[in-house]
Amino acid sequence: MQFKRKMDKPVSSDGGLLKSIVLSGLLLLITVASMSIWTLREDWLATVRQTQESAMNLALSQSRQAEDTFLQTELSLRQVQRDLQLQLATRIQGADLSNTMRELQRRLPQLHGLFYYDQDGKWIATSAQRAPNNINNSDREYFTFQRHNRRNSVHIGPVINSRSTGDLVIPVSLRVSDASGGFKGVLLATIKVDFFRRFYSYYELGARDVLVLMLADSTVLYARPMPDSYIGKNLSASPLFQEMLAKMDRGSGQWKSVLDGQARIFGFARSDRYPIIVAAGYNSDDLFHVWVNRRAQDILLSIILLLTILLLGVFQLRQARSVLRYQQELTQLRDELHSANLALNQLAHVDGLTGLANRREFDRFLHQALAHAAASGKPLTLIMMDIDFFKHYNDTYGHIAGDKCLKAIAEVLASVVARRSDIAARYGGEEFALILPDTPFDEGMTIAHRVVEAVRIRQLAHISSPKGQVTISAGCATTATSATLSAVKLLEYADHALYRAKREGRDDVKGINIDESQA
Ligand SMILES: Nc1nc2c(ncn2[C@@H]2O[C@H](COP(=O)(O)OP(=O)(O)OP(=O)(O)O)[C@@H](O)[C@H]2O)c(=O)[nH]1
Repeated sequence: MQFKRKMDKPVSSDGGLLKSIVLSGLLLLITVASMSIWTLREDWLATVRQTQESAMNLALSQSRQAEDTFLQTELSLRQVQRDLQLQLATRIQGADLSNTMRELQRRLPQLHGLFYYDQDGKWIATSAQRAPNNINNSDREYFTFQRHNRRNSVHIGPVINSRSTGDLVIPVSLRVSDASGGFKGVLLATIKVDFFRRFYSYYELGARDVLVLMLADSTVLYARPMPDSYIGKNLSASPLFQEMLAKMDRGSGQWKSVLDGQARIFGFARSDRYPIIVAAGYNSDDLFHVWVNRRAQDILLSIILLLTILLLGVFQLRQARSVLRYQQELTQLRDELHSANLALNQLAHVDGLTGLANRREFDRFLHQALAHAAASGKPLTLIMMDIDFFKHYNDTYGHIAGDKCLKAIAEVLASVVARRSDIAARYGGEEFALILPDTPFDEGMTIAHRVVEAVRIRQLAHISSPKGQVTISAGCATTATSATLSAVKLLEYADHALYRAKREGRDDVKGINIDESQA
């Protein structure tokens, strides 16, 4: 039985293969995860950009709306101012002025009232049905402002409580001067804060989104959806006033609102005409939650994709592990079979006790050597050897000692065989043989004598032998070059010579040169 090795080395790259599977799996995971994160991040940034744009547009439109509201109010004041300045030259007609004021108030829904206070703060005319008695408005901020403001410009003041109705109102005032520029009182229009409250409520903003109308000095006029306690707050610490408005009149950005500390995406716009600013802010957390809900499907798909890759990777790793284990088992099995094959081969050709060629190998080799000798015409010598009185040896020393003796003789034989073409074999029992191809008779005889002598020199004790030590006898036969000879015939010749050596005293060599004997 002969097994062929397909691979000489066992698989050594198991670790490398597993490592490369793990590495490529990790690489794939990282790539897919990075792409998903990058896509989501880009989407979020685009959402933030869009929100900033919406916030800015909302702030801009609200600043325009506020501008229109104040412009309409200013025009009303200017009309009354014109009438008043005509009357200053003659006599002020309070009742007429009040009628004009009522007419103007009727036309403008934002107006809470129109008033004229003389240089001492006394009520002279009003759009209200009745002027309250004993109220003086010279202590108001707008009054003081206009008293000292020689310019004919509209002044928008911080929110105040109306003394006539108790409403929250935004005062818009204009100075009244006589021909020489002397102070002749203040014209006042009050705008209802409720007007902005109602107007801002039309917009569908989130509960935490804000829309703030402010004076340029950062005082809050109205903040949706904050309670009224926020009106009048100073927001100068806000990044809007600290950084943004210093650089531009309109824009957007993200910061924490000074109003309530919430992070928002803001848009803002400053009016070109009036000292007012509008800021619209979308709550960052709310926006993020809305965005996450909208992107939930994409996020879920990305997670599923990552998990699938992970599972496939683990599955592939396990598959590779079991294939490698199977391959290792096969390699091990192959090696075991190879060893068994070698052992069987050994058993088939080698004698188990002495390690010399066995009888089967002897027969095969002898036939081969004879065929070679016949083909080449070169001589072939066969030496048959037998241990003398070996039965007695066994009887004296036992079979185990007998085996040891056989091994010792085999060693002697092996040491004598010098050429690779020669073979030493155990023919059977205590009989040995040497087959010496291309060896003429004389040379064969010399070798036979050398073997007999070598055994003698070993001086293996044998008290049952006449010589007191182990000796062997040998019979040497050399083929005839003139004719082909069978193995049996050659064996007979060698056996016969051995028999003669035994008969004539043992511890000796007898031989026959078949060429000569046939001549
Ligand atoms: N220990 C041992 N003895 C063996 C083995 N093979 C054969 N023998 C013994 O070798 C002995 C051969 O004896 P015989 O053929 O009578 O020859 P002999 O005693 O050597 O006498 P001569 O050959 O005439 O010198 C027998 O007693 C066998 O049992 C073996 O493998 N081991």
